[in-house]
Amino acid sequence: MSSQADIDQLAQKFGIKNAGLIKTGAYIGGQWHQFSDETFSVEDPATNDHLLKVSNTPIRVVEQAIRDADIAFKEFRRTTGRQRSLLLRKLYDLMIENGEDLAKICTLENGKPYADSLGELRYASSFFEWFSEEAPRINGDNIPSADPSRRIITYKQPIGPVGILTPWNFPIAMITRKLGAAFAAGCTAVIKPATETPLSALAIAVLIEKAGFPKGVVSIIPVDQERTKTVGQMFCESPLLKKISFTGSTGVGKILMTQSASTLKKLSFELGGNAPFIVFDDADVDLAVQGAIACKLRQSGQTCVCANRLYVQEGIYETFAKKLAGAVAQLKLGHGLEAGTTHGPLIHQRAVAKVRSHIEDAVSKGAKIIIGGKIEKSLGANFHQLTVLTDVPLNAVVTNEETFGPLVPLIKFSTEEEVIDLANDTEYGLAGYFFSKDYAKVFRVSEQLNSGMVGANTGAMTEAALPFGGIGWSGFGREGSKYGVDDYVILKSVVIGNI
Ligand SMILES: NC(=O)c1ccc[n+]([C@@H]2O[C@H](COP(=O)([O-])OP(=O)(O)OC[C@H]3O[C@@H](n4cnc5c(N)ncnc54)[C@H](O)[C@@H]3O)[C@@H](O)[C@H]2O)c1
Ligand SMILES: O=CCCC(=O)O
Repeated sequence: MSSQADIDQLAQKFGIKNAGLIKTGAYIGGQWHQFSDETFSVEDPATNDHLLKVSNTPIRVVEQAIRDADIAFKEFRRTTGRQRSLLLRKLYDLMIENGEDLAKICTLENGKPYADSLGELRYASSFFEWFSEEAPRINGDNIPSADPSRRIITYKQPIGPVGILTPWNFPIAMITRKLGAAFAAGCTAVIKPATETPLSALAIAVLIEKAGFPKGVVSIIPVDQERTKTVGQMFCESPLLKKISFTGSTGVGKILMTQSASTLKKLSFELGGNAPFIVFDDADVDLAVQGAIACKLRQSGQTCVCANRLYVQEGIYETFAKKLAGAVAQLKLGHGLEAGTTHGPLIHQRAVAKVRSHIEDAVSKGAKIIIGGKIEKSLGANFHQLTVLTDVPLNAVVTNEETFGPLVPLIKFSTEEEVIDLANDTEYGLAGYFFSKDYAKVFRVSEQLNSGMVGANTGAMTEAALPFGGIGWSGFGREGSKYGVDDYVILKSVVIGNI
């Protein structure tokens, strides 16, 4: 594991003022644990430089963290919503206070531009603020019975200790969106962050400790790729954890669902997508171009709600393609901490390879590259140029497989009916987008798109108030919003008879 001197050096090099936020051990039962004989390396995806060595939490310690969550739950479930609200509010304030440092840590291990990391930090913090407001308002009902001598009342009680598995693309927000709701409900949690981005997660643990959360209420256990599989299985099969919340790929979601069968665990999954983005002839083209960039190229295309396939109506196709390529030409690839960078690297070589394969497949079937198309070797192996393809045929792989990278494939369509069929021709259903100035069409199309979320005349939907989640192979459960807590409570009915 890295020494304090390594940590201080890193903080100094990148201007991180509060070096105390940088931790390389596991946070379990309210204490920091270092495992110096078992570590893994965290790297800057822009340079592939080694940043720090982080403890690869041993399995026996993960078991301890689960037991701690179970023990802590017995007390934490008895706290009032108002008490939990105050803790969450304090945590929100600490996140904002340490925002610049947290954003730098995020950029270093994830690669996204610093401005995007600051945006993520504000977004991530907003879940603690939101759920601090929800916590005191988790109440059941008083339901009139058909029998006048009876009363039916319901309680919303915390489901129990929760296992949380988060991805690398939003290393702060994917934790806070789950943890905020879990805390508000009165649940305890064990969190396994993505191997690529444990430092952001551990920095949140520092603030959880500072905010005064009771010991054992949350544990954060970094593990390497290999141990990730074991921990995923342990979470699913543990009789002590009562729920799993996972954000990541559909493939892993299916594995976790199978593994959870033995414990019939409650699951919330936010998985892959294949979002359609439709531009109708009557759209405001400039707005649609802005929306496409905000949506498809957000974090170089590595966002679960990114558009994957862009359908542009024939009357506007050439104009849209030209304007989009012009706008993309203004964007700047670079290291996330460099001034002026609008887009950073991809997370790893597998991600680059997927973008390459989607481009090569589409081009071999007749698509044309109008901008980009190559790996930007001058910047490093993980940088792929922002790429726009025209004349993408309907049999291109990109039309039914998520790229998760900076590839914008433009597909031509003729009629509303045709494009709705194309858009819905997928097992996935996380997000869908379209642009039109016709408000009758806005209602018609938003009601017909098969997805959990629809953006009409906008490419950026997300905020704490939005019920976030998908259908089909994109998962189930809703995060954020007034519904977010529902995934962390059980609804108990009590019937009082003979009144
Ligand atoms: N929904 C999202 O926000 C999101 C985020 C990241 C990745 N992805 C999806 O993943 C694909 C590529 O990313 P990747 O290569 O990192 O994907 P991946 O499926 O290998 O990993 C996704 C996440 O799952 C975790 N994971 C992997 N195997 C696991 C297991 N057996 N048990 C428990 N957790 C496990 C990883 O730690 C990682 O955080 C993308 O194409 C995209 O579809 C989605
Ligand atoms: O990638 C997943 C989360 C994206 C978002 O919340 O906007």
